[in-house]
Amino acid sequence: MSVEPSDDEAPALIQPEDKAKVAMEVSEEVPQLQSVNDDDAVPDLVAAPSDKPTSKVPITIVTGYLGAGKTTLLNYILTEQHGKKIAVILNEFGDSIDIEKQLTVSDANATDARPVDFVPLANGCICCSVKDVGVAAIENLMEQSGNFDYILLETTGLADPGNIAPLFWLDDGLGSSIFLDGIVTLVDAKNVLKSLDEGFGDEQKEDEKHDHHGPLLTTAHLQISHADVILINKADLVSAEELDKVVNRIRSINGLAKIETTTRSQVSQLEGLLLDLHAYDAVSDKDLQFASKGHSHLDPSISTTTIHFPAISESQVAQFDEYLRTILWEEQLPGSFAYDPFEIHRLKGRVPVHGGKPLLIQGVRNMYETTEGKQNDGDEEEAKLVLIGKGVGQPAFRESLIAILQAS
Ligand SMILES: Nc1nc2c(ncn2[C@@H]2O[C@H](COP(=O)(O)OP(=O)(O)OP(=O)(O)O)[C@@H](O)[C@H]2O)c(=O)[nH]1
Repeated sequence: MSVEPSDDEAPALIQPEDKAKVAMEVSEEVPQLQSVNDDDAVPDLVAAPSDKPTSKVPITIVTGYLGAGKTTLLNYILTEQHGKKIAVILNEFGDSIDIEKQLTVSDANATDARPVDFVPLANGCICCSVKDVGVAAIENLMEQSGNFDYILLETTGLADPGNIAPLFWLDDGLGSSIFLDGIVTLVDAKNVLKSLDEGFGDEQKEDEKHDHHGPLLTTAHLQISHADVILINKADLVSAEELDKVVNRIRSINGLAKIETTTRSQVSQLEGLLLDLHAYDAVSDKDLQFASKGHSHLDPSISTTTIHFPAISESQVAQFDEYLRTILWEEQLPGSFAYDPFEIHRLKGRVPVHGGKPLLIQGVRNMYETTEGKQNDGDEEEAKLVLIGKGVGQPAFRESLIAILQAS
């Protein structure tokens, strides 16, 4: 959606009607995070589940390139009867309110009548527009408007979700009442391949197609690589073969995300696909299985790779954590291995520890968190670390990991 943001005026979005009064206690566990900024102290290696705060409101970030169908999706969610009281926050810029008029329940008179930030919607949801996407700004708005079960944040078409996600993920330490539930990216089936190829199109000069880190990343790459769910929308505008090609290319970039093809953003389900994804909760083996199946060579700049290695011992946990810190915080591989520069956007892992509980790892850019999973009955033998990013397919990633583990 595009609307000129205004400090004292609500966007003319939607006709307020009878508000449903739905209250749902959200009880969620958000683990302690480790950040590159915490240089003073090396944080605890593993967050104890019992330390986790509860009663936080989940936030789903909805992203997608210009015209991919974000407004259409939000419109769909807001008019469905899902029994949740959702606050929709538009992080907008731009000079056109035209797109807002596409909202099926819009009311052109609402702006004049109500100089407030939020516009109440028919099914108990509210809508507002903010320039500042910071956690404080959102919490402030939430305080003004009462309690909500859920927040949907629609970013601008040009946003890099990798910059926004850590605001909500890292915010645990700031006493936030919000937690990141997932990132949903919409892509336009008709145009996405062109968007992905913009960084290295035929019309560009050779030196414009690369920086010193290799092929350029486009906004489309960033939005796909950070996604937990990818909706390939406008399926009606392409043939079955074209759609297959799009799915394969996207799967090769992000082997972890759930992918669904849609027309007019009509998703098969809201729960588990858009709402209550729990994408930053515990990592299950099933979550990682997908990643091993992609054709990771299809995109020249970003890929998903899975490092398989043997379960570790208790005494190797510290080395494993050092490996994570080195690749994520220093953007280097430990040891003396030859490799090209790399950039990690997303990381998930499950590492069984002999005689202990498996380590579950989640990472976004240079932030990561490690929690303990439930101990399996048998002794699990294989560990998996899935990386999404630029240059992550280099064999040195595994070699370096094995070397650091063996040194302990
Ligand atoms: N043919 C077709 N058109 C669609 C589909 N989904 C959305 N549209 C149309 O595509 C246009 C853009 O959709 P929006 O939902 O406004 O896209 P957006 O991502 O919010 O756009 P921005 O706010 O500009 O970034 C609108 O005219 C929609 O009606 C679809 O599945 N098929």
